[in-house]
Amino acid sequence: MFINSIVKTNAPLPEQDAYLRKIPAISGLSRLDLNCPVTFLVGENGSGKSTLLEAVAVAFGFNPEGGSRNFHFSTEDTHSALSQLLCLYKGPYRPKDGFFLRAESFYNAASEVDRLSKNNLYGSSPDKSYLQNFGGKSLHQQSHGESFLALVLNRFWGNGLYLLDEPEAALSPARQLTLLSEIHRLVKKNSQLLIATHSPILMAYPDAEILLLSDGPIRPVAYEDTEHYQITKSFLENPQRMLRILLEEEPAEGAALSD
Ligand SMILES: Nc1ncnc2c1ncn2[C@@H]1O[C@H](COP(=O)(O)OP(=O)(O)OP(=O)(O)O)[C@@H](O)[C@H]1O
Repeated sequence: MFINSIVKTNAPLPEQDAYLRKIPAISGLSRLDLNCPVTFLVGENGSGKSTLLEAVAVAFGFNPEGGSRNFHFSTEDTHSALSQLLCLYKGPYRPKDGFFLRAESFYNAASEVDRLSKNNLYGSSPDKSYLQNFGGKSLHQQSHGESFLALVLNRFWGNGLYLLDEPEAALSPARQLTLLSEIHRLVKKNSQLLIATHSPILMAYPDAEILLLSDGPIRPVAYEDTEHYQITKSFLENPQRMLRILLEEEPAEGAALSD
């Protein structure tokens, strides 16, 4: 484990970040222990998952817009000052690899990959160029999902710390299953992953703790108790019933909602 605990100090927030006080999971945060190789951050839209993940990433030395720790590009300075309030309790070993992957600024990270490959900053041998780490072609020349997966398959080497913000965003259900096995590959190679997700497929990974951000302090939750699992399950078990309720149609005469 590269990060064992996340501790928030009581230092005041700058005025432009006053909104953080209104996010219960952030304002109620004092200490969060990471107990498993994989930790999922789950919760409703706006519950603070990205805010927390970004702050952990910045506190660990990643670029706020994503990338490895060698990425230093900046298109817009929008990250909060929460990272300055966080103290990360680290394990005895430093990661040999790492990546902060965020769906919302993936385009900019892909541009940075192009720039670095053209500048050849890391040197290249005749048979393995920098772009080879990303599937051999520009991430901009691949679809959103293809480029996401190319990154994970080719660039995530293991022994690393991987912070992923909604990695499922571009992935089909089949590719989410591929990502699940990639998560397992990385865990077997002594990696730690912190993943903000809405995917009931990803959060089923067994060697994981699911942390729920809701209206109080962040707390662990069982997989089957997540809304993601329950809503998806009840929808797929009987889509017609859910659709009748949602679309407010009168049930057909004689048909009970429970059928
Ligand atoms: N710069 C900002 N100024 C004001 N409010 C902000 C700012 N950035 C984020 N917020 C608010 O902070 C809250 C948490 O946002 P965050 O992106 O962390 O949520 P999230 O849990 O990742 O949501 P989602 O699941 O939709 O990605 C939201 O209500 C959002 O509107």
